[in-house]
This record gives sequence, structure tokens and C-alpha cells, in this order.
Amino acid sequence: MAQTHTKQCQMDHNYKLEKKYLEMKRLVLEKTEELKRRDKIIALLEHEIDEKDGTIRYLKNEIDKFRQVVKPLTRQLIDNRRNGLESEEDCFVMKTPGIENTRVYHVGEPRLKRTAISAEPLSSLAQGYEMKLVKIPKIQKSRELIKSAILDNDFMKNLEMTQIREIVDCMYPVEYAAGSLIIKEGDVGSIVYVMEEGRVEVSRENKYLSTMAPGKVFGELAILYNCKRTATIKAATDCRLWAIERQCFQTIMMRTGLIRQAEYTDFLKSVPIFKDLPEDTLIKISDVLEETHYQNGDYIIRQGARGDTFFIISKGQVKVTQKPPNSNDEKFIRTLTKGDFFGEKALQG
Ligand SMILES: Nc1ncnc2c1ncn2[C@@H]1O[C@@H]2COP(=O)(O)O[C@H]2[C@H]1O
Repeated sequence: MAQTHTKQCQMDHNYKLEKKYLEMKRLVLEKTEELKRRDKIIALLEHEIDEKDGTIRYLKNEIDKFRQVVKPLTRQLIDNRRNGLESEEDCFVMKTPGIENTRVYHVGEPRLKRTAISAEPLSSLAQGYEMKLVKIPKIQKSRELIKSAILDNDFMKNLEMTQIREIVDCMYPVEYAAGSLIIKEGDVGSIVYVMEEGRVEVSRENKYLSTMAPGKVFGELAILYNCKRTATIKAATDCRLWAIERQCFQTIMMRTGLIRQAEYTDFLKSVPIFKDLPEDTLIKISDVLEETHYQNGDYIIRQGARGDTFFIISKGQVKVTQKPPNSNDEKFIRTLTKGDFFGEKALQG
């Protein structure tokens, strides 16, 4: 009897132990699964951090590039001020012809005041820059690569599509062996490159800045801003690049500028108040005209705001309204159409 009782106790004990063991096993499995889930989250977060680090590095380099071009321009501005040139626009002359005409305002984009104006009319700049453009045949894949590299570059993405197409047409292939020097910091630059194959390393004063892979533009700053090469670029592997010479690049900029100048001059001739002005005055006015787009319902000028822009309508209609004092209701005054102008008080200073 006592033996049976002991056996029963032993069985109960074993049963409890087994139950506990199974419970522990379940817990271990649960925790292992939990750990795996957490490891996955950690891996995801680490990947996100890596990506963000990459973006930060990229943005730091973009800021660095902007600094490189702003520095000499600011220095020039300060020097000119010291030398007695008062007006900001008199001092701030970008020497690259046509560049100032490459900005395209997209619908809905807030309008910015032009900050860099060449003092010389386009027509005089054209002389000496115009050259015959030679088109280099290339496969569609390379054409796409060059185009998307330009559109990916903050300094070139605002070029017009016709200009981008011509740059794509004119780029010619060049090759550099691993280790060779492509651009030397401080040199006078004459070529803009697009990477097709390989990797290049960018450095300044022997300090590493970044590595560039296919689909990137480099060497654009010296050509766009007429400054010395802002960094050194070496081929980290064998590289296949596309290149375009400064003169060819400027001819493309110039051509579009001149075509636009002719279009604007023609437009001004169709506006009654301008039509009797001499041709050279019309050309000067067309050099400083900027095309701006507004969507239906957008306000162009607000009553009471300080005006600094004179507008001529080239397409569409503009409604003029006025709020009488002590009233919130806008009273319709008139509708203006093509050739009409407004904001003329801005011209009187
Ligand atoms: N911080 C940077 N990161 C990446 N590229 C740069 C940086 N600074 C300059 N560059 C590129 O290096 C090129 C050197 O010649 P450029 O100054 O003509 O144009 C420059 C840019 O294309």
C-alpha cells in the first residue's frame, strides 16, 4: 500500500516536472522568436541608419559644393563694394553667358527675384563663344544615363530640355585608368564629365570628400561659375566617362538664350507701349524679362503689398479687383489680357 502511494507521488512529481519542462520549452521558443523579431527590427533600423548616414553625407557634399561657388561670388561682391560699386546687381556679374537665362519657373513654384545678371547683352556675349556643335552618336542607354545624371545634379537640373538634349548630343567618350588624375583642384577647368562606368574619388587639400559612381556629373562648377576647379578628382577604378568642352557647353547655353531673346523681342514689339522703342532697347528689356506662370485663381499682386515687379501679360487673362477701405469685399475693376501690363509703379522705384 505504502509502495503504491510512493509510486503515485513519484508519478505526480514526474508529471509536474514534465509539465514545467514543457512550459519552459514553450517559453524558450517564444523568447527565441521574440529575439528573432527584435533582431530583424534592429537590422531594419541599422539599414535605415546607414541610408540616412548616406543621405547626410550626400547633403553635406552638396552643401560643400554650394559653399565653394558662393565663396568666390561673395568675395567678388565684397571687393566690388569696396571699390565703390553700390548696386548689388552692378557688382554681381556672372561671367558665364546664357547661364542666367537657364532658370525655368514651374507652374506653382514661388517666384524668386533674379540674383545674378550679366551686365552684357546676350548678343555681344555671343560673339566669340559660338562654335559649330559636333554631335557624337551614342546608344540610347548612354543617352538616358547622361540625361538622368544632368537632371540629378542640383547645378544643372534647371537647364531647359533642349539644352540638355544638345549636351547629350555633343558629349564625347573618354577613358581613364585606375589611379589617374582627372581634375586637379585649383586648375582652370574646361570640361564637364558624366560617369558611365567606374568610380572616382573626390578630395580637397588631400582630404577625402566622397566617392562618385556611374550616373553622376562632375566638373560642372568651374564651367558654370567661371571659377577654378574646387576639388581634385581621381579615378578609383578604370573609368569610362562622357565629356563636353566649356566652349561647346557655352554655345548651347548661348543659343537657347539668343532664341529666347528673339522670341521676347518679338513679343515686346507686339505690345503697344513697347512697339515704337528702338530695337536695342527692346533687346535690353528682353534680356531682363523672366517668364512666370500662374494658375487660375492665383494672386499675382496683393493690394497693399510692396511692388517690385512690372508684369506684361503674354497669355491668359488677369482680373483686377480692389477692396474699398473698411470692407472685406473685393470689387471687380477690369480684366486685362495679352499685351496689357500692370505693376508699372515698380519701374518708378
Ligand atoms: N564636396 C564635394 N562632393 C562631391 N563632389 C564635389 C565636391 N566638391 C566639388 N565636387 C566636384 O568636384 C569637381 C571639381 O571640379 P569643379 O569645381 O569644376 O566641379 C566640382 C564638382 O563637380
